[in-house]
Amino acid sequence: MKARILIVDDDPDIATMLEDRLQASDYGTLVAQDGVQALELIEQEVPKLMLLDLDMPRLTGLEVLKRLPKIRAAEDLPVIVMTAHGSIEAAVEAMKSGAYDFLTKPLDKDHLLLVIQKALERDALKRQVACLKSEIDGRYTSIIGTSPNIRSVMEAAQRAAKSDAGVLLLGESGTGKELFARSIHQWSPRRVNPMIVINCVALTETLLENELFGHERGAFTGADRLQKGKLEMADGGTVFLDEIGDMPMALQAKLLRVLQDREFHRVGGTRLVSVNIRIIAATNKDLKQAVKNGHFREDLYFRLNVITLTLPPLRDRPDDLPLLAKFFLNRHAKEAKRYGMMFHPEAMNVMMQYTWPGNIRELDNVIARAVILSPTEIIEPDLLVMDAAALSHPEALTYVSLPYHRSMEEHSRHIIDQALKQAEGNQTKAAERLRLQRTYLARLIKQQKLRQEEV
Ligand SMILES: Nc1ncnc2c1ncn2[C@@H]1O[C@H](COP(=O)(O)OP(=O)(O)OP(=O)(O)O)[C@@H](O)[C@H]1O
Repeated sequence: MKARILIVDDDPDIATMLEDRLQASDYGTLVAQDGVQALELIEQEVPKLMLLDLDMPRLTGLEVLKRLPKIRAAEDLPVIVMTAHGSIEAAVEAMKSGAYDFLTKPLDKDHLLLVIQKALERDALKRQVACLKSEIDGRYTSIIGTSPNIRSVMEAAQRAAKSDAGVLLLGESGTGKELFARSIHQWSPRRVNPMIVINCVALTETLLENELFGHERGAFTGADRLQKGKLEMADGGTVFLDEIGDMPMALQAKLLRVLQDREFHRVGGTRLVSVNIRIIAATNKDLKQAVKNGHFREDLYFRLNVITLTLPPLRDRPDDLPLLAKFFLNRHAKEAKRYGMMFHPEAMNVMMQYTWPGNIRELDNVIARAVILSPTEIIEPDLLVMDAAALSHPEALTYVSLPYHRSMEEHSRHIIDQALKQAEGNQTKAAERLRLQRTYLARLIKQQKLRQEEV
């Protein structure tokens, strides 16, 4: 059976005819003879859709429509109203009161089924969007961290969210710049409109221009219809320009004009398009230096960084590491449906010793992988695959008690890496330093490579 539909009509012949038609198309049906009965039925069980006659005794269709939002579970119930031929005004009134569509009597069977199908499809899409949105919002607004340096950035970001000023987010890769951009959007009055992300590094200059400004029909070969750009799509909302330091100079000039005038031309267009957008930009480059070197326009730099927020690297906020690690462990364990997972105390120790060059993204990935690979609920240190060269103290390898064999392998790799570095990559010289046969060293290196590939 498809969805259950509530038919509300005081004319028993019409109600029966509708019941037959809907049941023949595999819909479930409920029937109410007037508005009062309809509301009673909805209180008990909300149907998927309501076919509502407007002209009824006791409570008119219009009054039913107006009372629906008071029944919480029925707030979004799609309603198709039915009116007598010629009473278009009543239908318009009903649409204003939230009806999805209207049908005029006598009802056409095919049209009836089509309108119902469309209404149900739209309702399903609305639910899906709401569901995805809440998932994304939840994912992006949980900023974890209690250390003073992240707290102060968070407070500044919350203050910035209230204004429309440009925000420049600085910080190493993986420190949470995009997360902060999304959070600022969520905390701002613009949250009801979209936040659109544009990655300035991923595209060629022409593609990026097209992506930002869109194009008019016929702007270039293949442009067979008008295409809105991302700046236009974000109207009323926020544009997040990621990796702004990589934006080509020619586009920097065009972007500056948009920021000054809030207007632009689509590619190949003559009409001016106005937009109301807030810009948040991010980079892990030193923009000031880029300005000095002539790679970034100074005027654009000043426009963008009305408020600058610098995100600290993870190694500068070690107190947050256990919190973040547990947060990611819970998230990945939940996704993998593995409950009750925890870190072995030594695993936490190993994580505390590491300097996390890839910051929070790296921590997230390391934990995601460990959750998948861990044979038990306890995550052992040897499942945390990290770059030994980035342990805060290389000598830490002697006291972070990895399992014996893994520990020895790490020592061996570290020693060989060091010797190769000192010998500038020359294996013969490195072998001499290590007092090993060159062929034996070559074999060790090969074995290590193989083992790394296995991991
Ligand atoms: N404070 C935090 N709390 C929880 N998760 C975080 C935090 N900071 C970052 N993350 C998560 O770490 C990952 C990387 O963050 P994000 O993509 O925002 O970093 P980024 O600085 O924009 O990186 P890049 O410069 O490489 O684009 C994301 O999954 C993000 O949700």
